[in-house]
Amino acid sequence: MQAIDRLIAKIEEKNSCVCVGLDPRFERIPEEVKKPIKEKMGETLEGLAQVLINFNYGILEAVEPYAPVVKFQISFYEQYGPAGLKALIESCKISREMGFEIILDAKRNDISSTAKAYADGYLGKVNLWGREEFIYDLDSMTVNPYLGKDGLEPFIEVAQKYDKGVWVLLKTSNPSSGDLQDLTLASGEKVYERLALQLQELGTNWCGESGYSNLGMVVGATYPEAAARLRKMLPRTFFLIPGYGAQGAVAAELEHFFNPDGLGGIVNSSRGIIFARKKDGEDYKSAARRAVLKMKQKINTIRGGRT
Ligand SMILES: O=C(O)c1cc(=O)[nH]c(=O)n1[C@@H]1O[C@H](COP(=O)(O)O)[C@@H](O)[C@H]1O
Repeated sequence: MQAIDRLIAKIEEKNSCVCVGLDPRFERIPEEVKKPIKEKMGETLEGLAQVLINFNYGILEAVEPYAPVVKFQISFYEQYGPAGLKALIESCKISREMGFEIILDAKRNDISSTAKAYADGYLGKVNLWGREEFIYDLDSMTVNPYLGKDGLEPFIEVAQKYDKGVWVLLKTSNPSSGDLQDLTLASGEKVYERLALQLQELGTNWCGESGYSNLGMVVGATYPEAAARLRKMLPRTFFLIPGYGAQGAVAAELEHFFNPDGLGGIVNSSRGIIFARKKDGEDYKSAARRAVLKMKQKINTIRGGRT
């Protein structure tokens, strides 16, 4: 099954389009997770990596009923070198076993020959002494389009070969995303609008049975007006929508990100779920479960009237 159809099947199964961002910050991970590992492994890098795995496992168990998909931001792992990347790979493995769709948020790109190496490494297989093997077990990854089409094509080719997907940054959620992305071209279009059409062309012949393209695009929840325009321009494109919660976006602003079929987007929240505010006596897992359920319900009320 193609990546976009697998994602939609999971969304339908859980009646939820919430994506939980597993972006762990070591200093915010509760003592109850750290203590037993510190006692066993000491204050080592390997111990720290084990803390990330155990914390992620707790979150995954907590959110499993309500979230079809998880997203790992690679920086929170890569910063710890090989031990961190091992924790990422192990966390992906656990997510796979628990049935989540998995996005790697690596925002990679380069000139085409180097982009191919990234694509092989994350989405495809690498050559290990003559054997072709996967290193990561993912469903899709984020990529940066600002090197142009030849930088994107290797990701698309490798993703097509292995039934994976890509999410291309289109209109990002950060405060200064408009510095470049909102500039008006001589044609009267904004940069992100022109990019949207170029990406749509790249993704048209790559649709699943659902009719949605495996080339998704990232549109920040913090820019609902841009999303309303983009939604009309790109009816067959799924949006990955970050910016909910910690960055200030709320469910009521997300209405125009979705199509009338109630599909067309997954909404990510990282800090808002994994570090959800705890009620008295509550542990981090129940706080995360409460937060994800609330987010699911709020978003369902605005996408095609689902609850
Ligand atoms: O590609 C992304 O996921 C992404 C794009 C974007 O425009 N804005 C954005 O916040 N993100 C990612 O989405 C997550 C947002 O995290 P929270 O603000 O904690 O919910 C982080 O992993 C960001 O790197």
